[in-house]
Amino acid sequence: MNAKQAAGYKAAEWVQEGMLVGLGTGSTAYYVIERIGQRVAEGLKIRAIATSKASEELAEKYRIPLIKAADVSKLDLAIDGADEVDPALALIKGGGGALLREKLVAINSDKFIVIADPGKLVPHLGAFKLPIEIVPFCYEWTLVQLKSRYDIEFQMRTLDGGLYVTDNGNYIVDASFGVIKDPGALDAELKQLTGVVDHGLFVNIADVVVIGHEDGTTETMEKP
Ligand SMILES: O=C[C@H](O)[C@H](O)[C@H](O)COP(=O)(O)O
Repeated sequence: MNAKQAAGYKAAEWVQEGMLVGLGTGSTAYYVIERIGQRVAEGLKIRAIATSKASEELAEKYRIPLIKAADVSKLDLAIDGADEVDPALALIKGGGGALLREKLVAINSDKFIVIADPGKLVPHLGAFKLPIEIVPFCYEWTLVQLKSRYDIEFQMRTLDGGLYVTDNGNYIVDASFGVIKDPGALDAELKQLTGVVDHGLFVNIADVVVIGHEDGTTETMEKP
């Protein structure tokens, strides 16, 4: 058992019979999907929405029944990883590019559980580059807008020699804020910029954080 698996397996215990569950994305969320899949194979009946094409494929592999948003009005529970977690349970997410679907699923769930290893815990968000999802149309102008507002480095995310494209057909700019003193204020500011679809700051969204350790133990942080 490694730390990510410990966190993922522990969080999977929150999943109860009949629940509608949001499945996160990434190397930690992998384990929660794996464990839920094992429980489904043992007879657990749930339905789920995945936050990325990769997680959808994984859920299908484990025969976890998937539904569309149109089928339900909200979810009971979403479980997902994070790139950084601060003491107030504000997060940076989107290292894997899935931030928009992840945020949509998290805010439409009664409970949002974050799973992480201890390396994700930080006193202040911002050492991890903040992913900002922007529309491809005139994205160069959006980049200029961002650069004119914040005197920091912005990097268009790339993949295989081209610009990285999200599951939603958008681009990602990674922003080197260093220390984000007021995540709530930055969250609101970025959302106001035309061209920005969303960003990886999750403020006041997480209810619980499950931290896994290499020895297989876990600890839980609740929203203060
Ligand atoms: O876009 C990706 C997600 O926000 C991930 O949950 C996040 O990057 C953490 O991924 P991992 O568990 O692989 O570190």
